[in-house]
Amino acid sequence: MQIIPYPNRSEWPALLARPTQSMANIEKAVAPILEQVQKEGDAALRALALKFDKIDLTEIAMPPATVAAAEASLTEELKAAIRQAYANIRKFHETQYQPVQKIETMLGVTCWRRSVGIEKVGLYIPGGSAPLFSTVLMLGVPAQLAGCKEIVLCTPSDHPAILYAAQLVGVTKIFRIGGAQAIAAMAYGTESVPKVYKIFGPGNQYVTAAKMLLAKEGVAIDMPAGPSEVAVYADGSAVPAFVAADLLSQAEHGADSQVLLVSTDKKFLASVNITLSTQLEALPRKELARKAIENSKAILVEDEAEAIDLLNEYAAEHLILSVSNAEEICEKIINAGSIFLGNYTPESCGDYASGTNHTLPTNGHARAYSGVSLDSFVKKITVQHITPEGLKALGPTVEAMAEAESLHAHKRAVSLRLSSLK
Ligand SMILES: NC(=O)c1ccc[n+]([C@@H]2O[C@H](COP(=O)([O-])OP(=O)(O)OC[C@H]3O[C@@H](n4cnc5c(N)ncnc54)[C@H](O)[C@@H]3O)[C@@H](O)[C@H]2O)c1
Ligand SMILES: N[C@H](CO)Cc1c[nH]c[nH+]1
Ligand SMILES: [Zn+2]
Repeated sequence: MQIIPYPNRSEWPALLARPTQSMANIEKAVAPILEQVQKEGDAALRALALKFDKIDLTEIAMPPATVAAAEASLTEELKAAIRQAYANIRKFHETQYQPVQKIETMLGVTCWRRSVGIEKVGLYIPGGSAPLFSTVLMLGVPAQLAGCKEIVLCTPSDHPAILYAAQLVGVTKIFRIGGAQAIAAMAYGTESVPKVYKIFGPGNQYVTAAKMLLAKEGVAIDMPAGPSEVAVYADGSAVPAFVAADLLSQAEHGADSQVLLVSTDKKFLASVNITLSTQLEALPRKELARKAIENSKAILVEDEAEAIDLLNEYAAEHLILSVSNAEEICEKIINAGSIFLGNYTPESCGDYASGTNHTLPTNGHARAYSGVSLDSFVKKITVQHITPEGLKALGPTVEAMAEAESLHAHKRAVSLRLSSLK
């Protein structure tokens, strides 16, 4: 990994830019795919599956026999791991339920909010470079807890663990389609794929661009969750081999991933680089990780304050704080998707099974977006009830405001009722 010693702050934006292809180029490739699916429906899905995934789709829906056979083809060890992850993710997301809080803003005027699960949701499960069955749990558990009635899942993979996890979380329909075309199918609907009200899930740049383009058309999406990334801030108390392993864990997601190492300790950066090369060579799928590491940087900073500023500017999807005062630094981080504290909290645990959600904003979007949570799957409907006494107290305020806005029918809706109470 290239070591950048003490860059000036003016160099940070270029240094911290992600190695993504220009959005304009990706959008140019994705826009015709969206149009084709909207116009030709299932026929487009078949043609695009053949073109991009080399799959000859006779059935767009996953055959029920394939789904039913999934459980039997997995080892007991893997099924137990998936069930443990499911339980932990469920436990963490259950804490996100918010009790209804009724508040009397004035005597006789009561307001509250109801949380209602979004009726029809679409989950995208990546399957290009790896079958991410863990993502089924990350999206399916909060959808299940929210009470979503129709849970549609699209993936280019027919890996049995995806199908097993889908059954655990109560997915209602599974389709063997991937990429931008899967996102378009869930947004517009086709003969086979139902149109949903909100689309969730991570994916490569084509998937993310499709979600972003459709969001401009008014389709609800969770967030831009593109190529994975991790930033590690480490001091002399960190273990170089652990840090190198964490960096490689996100680099192996794809050539367009990026990892970042930040430290005030020059010797530490050099030690990480040595063990990183050895660990990289030992990886079975080293080519993707090697490309990502080529796009990555180890940055030497002056002091802790500069490290914190740089990390906040980068707004990493994942941030590992391998420093002796990790909790103290954590409080100073204002931009990150998910934070991992200390030497024994590998980011992989959050990817799979600790309980937090791994669907997180990438490419700097952590400045404004949160990761997926129970909230992402519910709408909040406000409710109010006003008693006659409440209307007597509140009515004059509303009448005065409506009059000043020249909205006389608004005023009359109050005045008529007030007169009836005299
Ligand atoms: N941010 C997050 O929360 C998060 C979580 C998990 C995974 N990820 C990321 O998800 C991504 C998964 O990517 P993936 O590629 O393995 O799987 P994917 O399922 O996202 O994409 C595969 C699809 O891309 C389409 N495609 C491939 N080449 C294309 C081309 N030239 N033009 C148009 N479409 C094309 C194909 O239809 C294929 O089905 C990785 O980058 C990973 O880092 C992110
Ligand atoms: N690191 C990914 C999120 O960026 C999630 C994942 C799934 N499987 C392994 N990792
Ligand atoms: Zn990962």
